[in-house]
Amino acid sequence: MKPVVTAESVSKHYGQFAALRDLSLTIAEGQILGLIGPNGAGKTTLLRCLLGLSSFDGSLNVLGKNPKTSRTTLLQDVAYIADTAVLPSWINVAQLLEYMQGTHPKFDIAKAKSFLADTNIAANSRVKQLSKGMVTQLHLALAISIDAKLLVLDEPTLGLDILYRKRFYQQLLTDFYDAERTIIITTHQVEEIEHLLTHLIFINEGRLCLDLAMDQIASHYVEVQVPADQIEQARLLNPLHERTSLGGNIMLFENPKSDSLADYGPLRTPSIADLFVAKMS
Ligand SMILES: Nc1ncnc2c1ncn2[C@@H]1O[C@H](COP(=O)(O)OP(=O)(O)OP(=O)(O)O)[C@@H](O)[C@H]1O
Repeated sequence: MKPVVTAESVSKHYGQFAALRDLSLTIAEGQILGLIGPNGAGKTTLLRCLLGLSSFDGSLNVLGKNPKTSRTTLLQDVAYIADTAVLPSWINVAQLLEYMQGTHPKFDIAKAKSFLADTNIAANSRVKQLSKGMVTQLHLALAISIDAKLLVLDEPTLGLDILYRKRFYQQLLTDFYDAERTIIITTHQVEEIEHLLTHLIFINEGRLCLDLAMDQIASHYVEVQVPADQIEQARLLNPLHERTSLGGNIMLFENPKSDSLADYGPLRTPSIADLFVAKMS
């Protein structure tokens, strides 16, 4: 496992407020990591620290570099889509592609043009004439056309309709991802990325609260629908979370110790969305 990101006791304060608290994690080459957390959890703050765009306490190594001291060289190997539009409104698409070609040594203009050819974004359109979704597509075209080792996507599909969202993730896998690249994605629409993730991290109030490979979820968490007349009995097994549904409550267990859970009904692996709700509750 080749580490791409190593964070040790990373903290970030805005005045007295701690946006990140003592966060330690490792992200390896080839991972597609979902960084999930509620509003204000610290996701964007963490991404900004990784990219050298924000100061922090503790130690961070990204692609073998310290983002505090090697930001410029680090950013040559990283592509970033921020959650706020950062493209200048006056520029047109063709100028933007030429600008990228002139300034980024790893930008492939032919790839960007071929991606844009499949959209209705015209080369002579100015950024200010594009819809929110089109700006996001343009941003994606730029990001996946950089031969980056690490791609960081902060709420990349915000403002895109469902067809484009699905296409966005499809293109990410087919046009960008390979085992030597690493992708970090934050989104609130977790069900849309569940199928493509290899790893999952939850953060809340600046703290890490889950860090697992997707294929480990099944061995750590289990869900069972408990018939109404057995709910009190099942509660004795300390479910992490419980939600009502037709035909009995669905209980989610962390590291279940009892084999008797299967007596209540068929066991299943929770979705990321249900696991998230359980861990945040
Ligand atoms: N420049 C800043 N000055 C002061 N506080 C800030 C600043 N940037 C972020 N914060 C605070 O830090 C916390 C984490 O913010 P951050 O943007 O990292 O959250 P997030 O997890 O990305 O949230 P969201 O899902 O809403 O985008 C929030 O409470 C936010 O108000």
